[in-house]
Amino acid sequence: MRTAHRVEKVRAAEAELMARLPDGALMARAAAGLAAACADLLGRVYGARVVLLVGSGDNGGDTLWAGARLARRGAAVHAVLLAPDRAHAAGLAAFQAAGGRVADDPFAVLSGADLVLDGITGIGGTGGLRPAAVPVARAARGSGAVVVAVDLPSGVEADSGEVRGEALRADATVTFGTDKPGLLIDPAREHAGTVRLVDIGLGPHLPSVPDVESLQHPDVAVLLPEPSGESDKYRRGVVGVAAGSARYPGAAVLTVAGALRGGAGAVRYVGPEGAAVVARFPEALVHAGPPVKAGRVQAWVVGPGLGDDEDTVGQVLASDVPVLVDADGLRLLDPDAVRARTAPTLLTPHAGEAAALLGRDRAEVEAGRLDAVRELSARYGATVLLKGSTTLIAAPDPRLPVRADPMGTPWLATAGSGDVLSGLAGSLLAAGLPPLDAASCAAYLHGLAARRAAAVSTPITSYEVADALGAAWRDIRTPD
Ligand SMILES: NC(=O)C1=CN([C@@H]2O[C@H](COP(=O)(O)OP(=O)(O)OC[C@H]3O[C@@H](n4cnc5c(N)ncnc54)[C@H](OP(=O)(O)O)[C@@H]3O)[C@@H](O)[C@H]2O)[C@@H](O)CC1
Ligand SMILES: [K+]
Repeated sequence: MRTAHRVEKVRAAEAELMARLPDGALMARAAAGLAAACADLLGRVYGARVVLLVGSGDNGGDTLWAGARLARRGAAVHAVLLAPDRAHAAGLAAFQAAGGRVADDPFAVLSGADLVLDGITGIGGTGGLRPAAVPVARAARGSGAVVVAVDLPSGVEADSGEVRGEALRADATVTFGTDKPGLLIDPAREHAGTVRLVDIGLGPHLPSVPDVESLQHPDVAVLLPEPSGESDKYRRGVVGVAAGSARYPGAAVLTVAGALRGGAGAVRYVGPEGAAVVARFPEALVHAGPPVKAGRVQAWVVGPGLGDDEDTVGQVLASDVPVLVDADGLRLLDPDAVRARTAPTLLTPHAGEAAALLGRDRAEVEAGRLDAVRELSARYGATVLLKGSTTLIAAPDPRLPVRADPMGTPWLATAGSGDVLSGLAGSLLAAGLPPLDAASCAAYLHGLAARRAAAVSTPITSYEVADALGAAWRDIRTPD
């Protein structure tokens, strides 16, 4: 599990820890970890050309101390001081004493660099890069050097992952003590490259429940349901799928395709497209009547391609089993009926649907996705999976961390991919997973399946994603 804490919590933990340590000890730990990571990336430190971009705060301090270590190991290190009068004094003195030099012309040193360290801003920065830093950050990117962000790529918002102006793009980020939410959430995540965490002893002083977390393979492996010797199809759960219409028959097929690969023992399709479903999936149970007459299920998926069938949404929401609402279902749902439910509800909007549910602009939701997913889940008393370049999942209990899915790929932006995800997540609900786990495991498997499909051929279709789900399960169960 990767876990991330907001800046205020990092600062509180830092203050507690600093009170027990000699002055400068924490920065020394950070700089040592940073220099070691740089040495790894360089392979050979002696003779390497390293450029430090140094801002006015402690982020610049870490960078200067790490630069001093690299200079002592024989690297030629130049520092570009973006605020020369305010550069970290002790760090600058140590850097110069180790043989590091302050650059007169940033562009000249950058053009020959092997490695650039971005220490312009860390957790104290806000509002994108300031104008003086923009051409320097661009030159670093264009230099061909490996660019390493110190703690965070400068210019991104640590707490939300927003990028409000220009931000530096790094190949790797070396972060201290804990991940920051922005390192797990796009667009900031994309600027960070590969993230390496340096332990500086902050762990025991941080709250045990993080603000944001990301599942990794072993976490998903533990959560996924495993059939046992005593399982039969009913014990493994039956998922009901109320999806598709004469206008959108494919949505019925794709939702069932996802549901069949989600761990439930059986899939019961309810709606007008039973013939199309059985033609593709003879193993599906089908029922042409309304959901209330369909027989017992352990969870429902309602909405993909449903058209204007409000009645079906109302019947499903009135049931006493977990319900996933997607697509047209989100447009047709009665908010009071969702809030009145006693069994869990999982809503799976994209940004446009989330905006409609919140009564906000789509752009507003896209700019502040972490806020939007929390707000939606609180307002509806439901677990919410907000789809996007980083899919976010929030439970209605605000004490639980928001999960950021690490597996998404741009190839998933294709018609019908949401239908497959809904079926998959609904099936995991029917198999007994709590909604937060069902949603985050589904997003993870869906992303992994898309990556597998894309490794065979691109562009990928939603049907291919559904087909690759079995292999994705196997990857998770048998790590190499
Ligand atoms: N906390 C910890 O546990 C540990 C923290 N450590 C390290 O300290 C870092 C935090 O240091 P920090 O607090 O000094 O802030 P930091 O990020 O260097 O920058 C703030 C300065 O930048 C300025 N500024 C603001 N926005 C800007 C912008 N857009 N573009 C340009 N400038 C901008 C603003 O100055 P202003 O000009 O607004 O007066 C402000 O003074 C942290 O990320 C980590 O690296 C480690 O050493 C060990 C443990
Ligand atoms: K930085």
